[in-house]
Amino acid sequence: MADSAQAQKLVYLVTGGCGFLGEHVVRMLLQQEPQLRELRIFDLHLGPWLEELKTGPVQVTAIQGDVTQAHEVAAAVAGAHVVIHTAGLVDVFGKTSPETIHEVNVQGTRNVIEACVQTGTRFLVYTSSMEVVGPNIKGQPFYRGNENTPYEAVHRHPYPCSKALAEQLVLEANGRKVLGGLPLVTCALRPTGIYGEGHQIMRDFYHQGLRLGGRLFRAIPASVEHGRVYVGNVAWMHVLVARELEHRAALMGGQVYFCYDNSPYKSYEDFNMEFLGPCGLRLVGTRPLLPYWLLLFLAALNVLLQWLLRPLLLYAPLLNPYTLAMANTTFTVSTDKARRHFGYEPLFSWEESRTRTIRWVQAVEGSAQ
Ligand SMILES: NC(=O)C1=CN([C@@H]2O[C@H](COP(=O)(O)OP(=O)(O)OC[C@H]3O[C@@H](n4cnc5c(N)ncnc54)[C@H](O)[C@@H]3O)[C@@H](O)[C@H]2O)C=CC1
Ligand SMILES: C[C@H](CCCC(C)(C)O)[C@H]1CC[C@H]2[C@@H]3[C@H](O)CC4=CC(=O)CC[C@]4(C)[C@H]3CC[C@]12C
Repeated sequence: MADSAQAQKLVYLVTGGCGFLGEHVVRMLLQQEPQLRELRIFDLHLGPWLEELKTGPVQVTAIQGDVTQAHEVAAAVAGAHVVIHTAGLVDVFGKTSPETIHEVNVQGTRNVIEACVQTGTRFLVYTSSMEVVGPNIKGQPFYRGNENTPYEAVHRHPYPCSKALAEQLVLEANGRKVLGGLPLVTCALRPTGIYGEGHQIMRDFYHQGLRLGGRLFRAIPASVEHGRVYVGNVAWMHVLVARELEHRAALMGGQVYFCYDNSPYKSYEDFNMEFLGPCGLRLVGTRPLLPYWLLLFLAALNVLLQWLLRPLLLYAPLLNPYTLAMANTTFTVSTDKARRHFGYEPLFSWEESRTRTIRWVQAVEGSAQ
């Protein structure tokens, strides 16, 4: 008893802890981090599920706050040993303005870094994205690449631009002296497209399929591979990095790691069918039903409609030139850097990740009826 009380000494802060990934990180920390004494969850919108966590042995502190407000961030960071910064605006559909995306993703990250420096927190884990690398605006393939694969990372869309700037800030902050004189140790994790329980876009595709009589229509050639990773494994990587940063600061500080697991390489649509198929949906066509030029035209039309309708309503369909380019460009990673640097092995096999995700989609189906 005394031993476990002594071992429980660490205070962690998870920003964006009520988001899709953030919730998995929070639950994973509570299950897998025996040294945890207090877990602070900082988010603009706090979820009701947090209540159930408050009865466990770890003190769970829910903080409703905004990363763009430096004083709120500093108050939440003060006294934390580790910050896992997952909060961000994930918008590739034009729902929010580029300025707001920049403010949350870049200024928010700057506030987190400054809060660490001012309050003496030494370890910062940042959730970056594969989008920091690509696909680029030229649509060049990145085929089974790793952290050192040369690639022309050129972006125009506000989301990848903001993630790239924020990642750069985090990596440059590695080694800065924090209050007390010790160096800040930072690193960035770059998930590919995350899937799993709570994935909003998967839910959207499922509902779209139901509306279309149980069918989805192939839009992207099956040969275009899109990297995907299970949310539980992404969360597990965050937990491991947070734990190991202190012991392997020289090796891990200032590094980037792709998040990967054993999920198969497939096209975006074929991959989704691994879950939606067992839930009764069918992907129609072995080839795209519409020619690419027509899809591009429809995507451009959606942009125009979004602009025209803006004064009346928010029109933000899944198809736009950016999402089309994303889905239509091969981008897959093959790396073992996380294993070499901090002993990462996926916690969930592909079969388990698939089963869990299917069960979740089925539960979504149940709750929709
Ligand atoms: N979903 C994906 O496929 C991928 C996501 N990522 C990154 O992972 C992180 C988490 O993404 P998701 O969980 O998918 O998104 P999400 O939208 O589900 O979660 C983001 C969380 O951040 C919170 N948040 C947003 N603005 C905030 C603000 N101003 N102050 C405080 N909290 C704020 C939201 O309330 C939400 O709970 C993001 O940084 C994203 O860029 C990276 C690669 C892939
Ligand atoms: C919504 C896209 C698929 C629509 C294709 C259509 C309209 C032809 O049916 C998604 C295709 C690729 C996705 C993105 C990708 O997985 C990488 C991402 C990383 C992030 O950091 C955030 C999410 C996302 C941008 C993800 C968003 C949805 C897609 C564009």
